[in-house]
Amino acid sequence: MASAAGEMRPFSAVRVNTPLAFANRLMAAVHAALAAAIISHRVLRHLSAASGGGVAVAVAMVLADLTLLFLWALSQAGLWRPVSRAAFPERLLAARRRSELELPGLDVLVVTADPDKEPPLAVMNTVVSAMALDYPGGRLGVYLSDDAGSPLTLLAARRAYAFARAWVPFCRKYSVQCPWPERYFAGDDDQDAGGGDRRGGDEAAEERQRIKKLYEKFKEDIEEACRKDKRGWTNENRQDHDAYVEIINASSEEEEEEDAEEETAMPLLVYVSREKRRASPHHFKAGALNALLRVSALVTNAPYVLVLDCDMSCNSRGSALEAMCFHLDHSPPAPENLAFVQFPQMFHNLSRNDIYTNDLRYIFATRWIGLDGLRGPILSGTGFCARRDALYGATPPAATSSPTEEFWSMEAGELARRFGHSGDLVASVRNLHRQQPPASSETKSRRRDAKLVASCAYEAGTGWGDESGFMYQSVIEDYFTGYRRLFCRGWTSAYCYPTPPARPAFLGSMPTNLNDVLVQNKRWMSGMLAVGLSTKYCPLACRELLAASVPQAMVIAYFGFAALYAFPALCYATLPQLCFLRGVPLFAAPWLAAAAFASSLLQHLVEVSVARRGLALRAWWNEQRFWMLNAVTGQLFGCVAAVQDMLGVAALDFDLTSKASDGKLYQEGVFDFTGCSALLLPATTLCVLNAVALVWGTWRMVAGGGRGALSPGEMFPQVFLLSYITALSYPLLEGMFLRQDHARVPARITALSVALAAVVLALFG
Ligand SMILES: O=c1ccn([C@@H]2O[C@H](COP(=O)(O)OP(=O)(O)O[C@H]3O[C@H](CO)[C@@H](O)[C@H](O)[C@H]3O)[C@@H](O)[C@H]2O)c(=O)[nH]1
Ligand SMILES: [Mn+2]
Repeated sequence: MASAAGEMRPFSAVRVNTPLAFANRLMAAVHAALAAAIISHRVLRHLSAASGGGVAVAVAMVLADLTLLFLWALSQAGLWRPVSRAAFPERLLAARRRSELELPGLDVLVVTADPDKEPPLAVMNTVVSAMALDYPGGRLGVYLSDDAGSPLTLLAARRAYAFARAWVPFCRKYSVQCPWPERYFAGDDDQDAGGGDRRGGDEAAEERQRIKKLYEKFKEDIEEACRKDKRGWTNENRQDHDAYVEIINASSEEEEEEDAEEETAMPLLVYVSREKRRASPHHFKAGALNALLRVSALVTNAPYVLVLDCDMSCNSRGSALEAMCFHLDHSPPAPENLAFVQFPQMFHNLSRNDIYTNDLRYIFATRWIGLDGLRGPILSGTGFCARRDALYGATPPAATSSPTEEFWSMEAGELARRFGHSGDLVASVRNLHRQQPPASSETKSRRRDAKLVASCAYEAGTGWGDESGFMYQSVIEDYFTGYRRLFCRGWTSAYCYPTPPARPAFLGSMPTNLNDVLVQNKRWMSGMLAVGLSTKYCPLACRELLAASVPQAMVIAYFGFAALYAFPALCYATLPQLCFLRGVPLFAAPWLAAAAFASSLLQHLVEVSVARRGLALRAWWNEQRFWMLNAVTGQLFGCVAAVQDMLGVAALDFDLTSKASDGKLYQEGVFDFTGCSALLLPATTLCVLNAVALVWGTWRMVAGGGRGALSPGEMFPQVFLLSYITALSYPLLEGMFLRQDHARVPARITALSVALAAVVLALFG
């Protein structure tokens, strides 16, 4: 193959976006100069002139500005070298037809944890969509981990397999583009019908009708089972149950298709529910994925795995082949030491006016593109296709002769220590890169070990979660595993970002009420801050990472510290307000402050507009607003949780997001405060404080009743800042005082906020 590789046309291409890189660097230089001027001005003038309480305020403001500057500087590295990539699956397939290469096996790992929050029908849509990927069926295995161990999910998985027996051949025969049945039948097949892709005319239409009926039956069955299941499987059961593994294809009545053609065979579907005991830590999603890695190693042992959250369905059948274009490309400019191909997280339930900035533009449409020009985007939990050996903890082939060698030549004792005492599992690790699938007799014996490797006790004393597999030290297993396991060891990644009108490869769902969004952010922020602040894992102190790429280390560190925005946000939400009430100016160089503010707004507007391919004022405003809100809620509580975790007071938890709400208000662009808890309290309190300070302080200033006899000119920056914050926080004010509907801010939160703001005003105002 090595000799053939030279003649093959590359399967992928990469292009640096030079004009954008130039513009980004220019804006960064301007902003850095302004920020430096403003901070030095504050230090020289303000700090030296202040006395008493003024010193504390000035010091706090300087620290706030320094924190902002620090985070901003880290984040700039992710704009340094934006690139775009393209994959050419037709070239890959042509090379395969010429027998120049073989497609490696691919195991799709899907995780679900709770049939109430993650409706089984949606989970099964994900499973079925993965089975329908455009990939030789004999080389594709789909593994579903059910952390609830729910009989309902198992039943649904069996039904899903039965439906897939019709759906998969249909997709193959008519080259359907959307492998996700619910979406296909909801009208996303228009492209197929209109684009001439659909062959066979009437026959196709008839076939489609037939499959649609099957789908409706499947859907009804599952919905019916869900209704019946209410209270059947208790929370107790979910947290305490045996391991169970079922290879769904083999258990069905019909004969096993061992001899079917590799191309046309049905992909394997395996249901795995790892053992759960109250006393054993289960390590959330990372634990589930590691169990799937082990079970799949025993059954198909594909050298590549595609990881999907249960709510992230395949939206394009082409993605598996696209990922392989990068993995199998050995001619430049293919990335070297590639551990995984990351697809962006995109979502099917976004509203046009995305008030919670659920599109995650900052990450997937901006920073990942920039990181791709360095050493690749950070592992993002779902929608990535990774080398199994890299996840197992191998070093890239550049360092050893080849990853296969590394495990091949490892002593049996060492392998057992790392991977546990299943002899079959150890053998599977050794044989990872021997392309031949195991003999069927061998496979049968291996399957027997499946329950063993899915048990609680299996990992005890092994390297799982530390030296091998997804890492356990952080609840944000994706970020941490990508950084420690892969980038630190010299692996890289590539970003497969579709440029419209290409179909998004995967589409997930985002929470649609404010509380869920904030809880999710709190989890991300606390998990990443715990990594940032840890003495052992801080990305800025990781020598291997710094040696490989300082800018990459900066972006990884940015996410590790992003929760710290809470501190400057708290300063800016209290000090200018209280000082304004007292008639104390905080921005002694108004023009400088205005210029720095304008430059930061402009930089943000450019980022959003580049990502959206056009002036995007509304998205910009939504991001400004949500950023401010999140800083004093998700990020603030993220800091608190991370500190509690560090002190050992309370361990970080993985609060599952609910995928079951309809999100009607979110779709209408109205804030949904239902279920908002104390998490929202700092935001509502600060917003009351700010509004009161603005009104009262202005009145004092205009009426001349202020204690400081200052000109409005000196106070102008503060008046502007307070007005800007009031405008941004309008939905909160409205939710507290103007709205009457059931989704307004809960009355007790409003009352508490007013009381707290009054106390602060009484003490310091
Ligand atoms: O104990 C657990 C907890 C979660 N999950 C699964 O993990 C996935 C992600 O959970 P979700 O509640 O949807 O979290 P999100 O915040 O939407 O997930 C984002 O953030 C996670 C890290 O916090 C990443 O792992 C995800 O890939 C990323 O999409 C879901 O499929 C869950 O079923 C488990 O299997 N077991
Ligand atoms: Mn999710």
